[in-house]
Formats: sequence, C-alpha cells, structure tokens
Amino acid sequence: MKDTTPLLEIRDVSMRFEFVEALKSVNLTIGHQEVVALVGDNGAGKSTLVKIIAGLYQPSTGHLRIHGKETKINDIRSANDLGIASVFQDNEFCENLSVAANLFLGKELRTNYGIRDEDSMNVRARTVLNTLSSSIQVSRPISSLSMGQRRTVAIAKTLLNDPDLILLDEPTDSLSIIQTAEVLEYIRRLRTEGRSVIMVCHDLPDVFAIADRIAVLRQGRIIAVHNANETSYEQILAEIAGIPNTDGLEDADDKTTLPYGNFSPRRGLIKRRAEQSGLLAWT
Ligand SMILES: Nc1ncnc2c1ncn2[C@@H]1O[C@H](COP(=O)(O)OP(=O)(O)OP(=O)(O)O)[C@@H](O)[C@H]1O
Repeated sequence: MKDTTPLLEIRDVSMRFEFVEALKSVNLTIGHQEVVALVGDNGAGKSTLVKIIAGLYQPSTGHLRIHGKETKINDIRSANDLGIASVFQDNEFCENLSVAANLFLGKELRTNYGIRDEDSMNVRARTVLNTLSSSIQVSRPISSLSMGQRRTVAIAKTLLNDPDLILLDEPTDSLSIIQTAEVLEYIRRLRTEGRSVIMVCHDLPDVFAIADRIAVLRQGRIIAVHNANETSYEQILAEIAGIPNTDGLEDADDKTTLPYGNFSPRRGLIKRRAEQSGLLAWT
C-alpha cells in the first residue's frame, strides 16, 4: 500500500530573533517526490524557515515531523542523518582542491588502512555528477568552474547522503539563461528519482517552470499555498505584495506589456510593488 504519511510536517513553527518575529505560526506539509517553492518579499521569513528545516536554527516554538515522527533537528549533521540535505547561497568550496575533493570535504573516503581513498572518491564523485547528467571532470580544480558548474557541484554534493529532501536557497540566482535551464533540469531529475525539493526563489518564471506547489510567505506567515498549475503570476505577485483582492486599482496610464500572461486591471499596482521589491525585471 502506498505510504501517505507526509515526508515533512511543519506545525505552528514560530521564530523570534530578539526584536524580530521572523516566523509566526507557520504550517506547511511537504509530500514525497514534490518540488515546493517558497516565495515572498525580502524579509518575509523564507531563509529562516529553510534554516530551521536544515537544522541551522531551532524554532522558538512549534515542531517538525519527519515521516510522521516528531523530530528535533539539532544541526546540519542530524538533518543529514534524517535524510535532509541543503545548499545555501554562501556554500563555500576550497578553491585549491578538485571537484572530487570538494565533494568529500570533511567526509573523505578511506581505505581499510585509513589512507584517503582517492580512487573511490573519484568514482563516487563521477557517479553523483552522472546522476545529474553533468560532464564536469572530477579532477578539475573548483576554482576553474563557472558559477553554474559550482552550483551543479553543490547540488551533487547533497546526493552523497542519498537524501529524501533537498533544500535549495536561490538555486538559479546569478546564473545565465542556459545555466538556469540546467539547474532546473537537475531539480526535475531529483524529483524523478523520488526526492522532494524545497526551494527559496525570487524568480517567478523559474518557480512556475519547476514547482509543483508554491507557498507564499509574507511578514513571517504562510498566507497561501497553491498548486502551481492552479494559480497565476498575478495571484502570486499580489499575495507577495499584500495587495487586497479588490477592484478599482486600475492604473489607466500603465501601458507596459507584462512578460507573463494576461493580467487583470490591478496590474499597474502589482507591477509597481513588484518593481519596488525587485521581484521581476519588467520589460
Ligand atoms: N540571525 C538573525 N538575527 C536577527 N534577525 C534576523 C536573523 N535572520 C533573519 N532575521 C530577520 O528575520 C526576518 C526574516 O528574515 P529572512 O532572512 O528569513 O527573510 P527572507 O524572506 O529569506 O528574505 P530575503 O529574501 O531578503 O533573503 C527579517 O526581518 C530579518 O531581518
């Protein structure tokens, strides 16, 4: 019988940093083999939520259940042990080391005699990169890789532990169009292999290209969760910007062609708010 227990349940999670309530009673459920995008304006609480799941922060209140079992995630290592891997924007590599050496940094494979097992590490590194269909040579120094290739290596690194859930913080940030397409394809592969992904993303085209569900955070609260194929850019933008669903907000002078789909009369206000918060580069 198919297991219907969610992979991850976030229940009533709040997070307070001294003077800031970064998360307020957040509830979110992540299923198996799905990509969930967290979207929201700057300071909405996206990174804080992901860092709690990654084990970097302990919530002030609330709890997490993994595979139906209430669980405390004390640190990144215990997250890894629970099948959760993360890639953060500030993921750092040792520039003078190879791709393979960076993949295994701190977790080097060793022979029975305790000697670094370079061959096994190279083979395993090649295998995880193959999983992503990446042809990056494992012997290359990491310093010689492009931004997109480094992102690939960071994602590949998560696969070493065979995680059920991968957290990606802005996976397509600062990438070229082709590199972005590659990273989105990697995320598709992760899902095809049966893994789930939570990604923080400011780029709505990327979100709609890949996400199964979209959770909108505003001022520390999850204000909506949509199936991606049942919502629109306009709805998501309006929710991010906190624009009420009322008529009469038309900006008659606004003749700008919006890049995505048909927009309602509220588009002028939505556009201005989106521009202000850097959510979209309007044409
Ligand atoms: N370590 C911290 N100490 C104090 N306040 C923090 C800390 N981390 C986050 N905050 C605050 O918590 C709120 C939520 O921040 P968070 O980084 O989670 O938002 P975000 O949605 O990820 O924003 P962005 O898109 O700008 O990265 C903000 O007001 C932020 O200033």
